Amino acid sequence: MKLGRLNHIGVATPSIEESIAYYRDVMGATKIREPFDLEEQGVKVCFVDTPGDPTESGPSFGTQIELIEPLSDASPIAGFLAKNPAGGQHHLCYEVEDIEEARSWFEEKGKRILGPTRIGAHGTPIFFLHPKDMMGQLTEIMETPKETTHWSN
Ligand SMILES: CC[C@@H](C(=O)O)C(=O)SCCNC(=O)CCNC(=O)[C@H](O)C(C)(C)COP(=O)(O)OP(=O)(O)OC[C@H]1O[C@@H](n2cnc3c(N)ncnc32)[C@H](O)[C@@H]1OP(=O)(O)O
Ligand SMILES: [Co+2]
Repeated sequence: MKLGRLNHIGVATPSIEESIAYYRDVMGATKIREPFDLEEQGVKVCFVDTPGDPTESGPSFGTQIELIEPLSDASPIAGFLAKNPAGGQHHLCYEVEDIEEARSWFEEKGKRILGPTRIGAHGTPIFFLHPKDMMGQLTEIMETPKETTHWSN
């Protein structure tokens, strides 16, 4: 397996509205996408874009900040926010070319995969790896979107 681009950094927040104000007014973010609910993953999501590849050979946006707010107490991020009520960095997401190849790669290395491969916020397959097996970082692996430059939400 070959490591791909750092697609996004997941940031858990008790309030997407307040986080949007922070990225816009404090961090100077100029491209903040519309928030949406992802019921299957138990979270409300909002992407903040950082600038993209100036050569245009890559996607039109760079690594994103993925703001995630729990939709209910059953959300997979509810426990994290109970321990970190102000929110904070939650996971790192890397792209790979082939999700099944990546799954086998990590399985062979004895890494714990958290649940089945499912469709993530970018519409491509994702899975998660346990933070205790990944140097303390909850790690999301996602298949590279086929037409990244046209992705929008
Ligand atoms: C928006 C959709 C999608 C996308 O397309 O991008 C997403 O990103 S969805 C993001 C939310 N979904 C998930 O996180 C799914 C995978 N997560 C899980 O299965 C669980 O959250 C978890 C990682 C297994 C944690 O479970 P939980 O019950 O909340 O906590 P535990 O107390 O059992 O944790 C065990 C251990 O791990 C430490 N921990 C927990 N979360 C993290 C984290 N985000 N980063 C680093 N370490 C973490 C926790 O502190 C415990 O350690 P000890 O206290 O030392 O035991
Ligand atoms: Co994510």
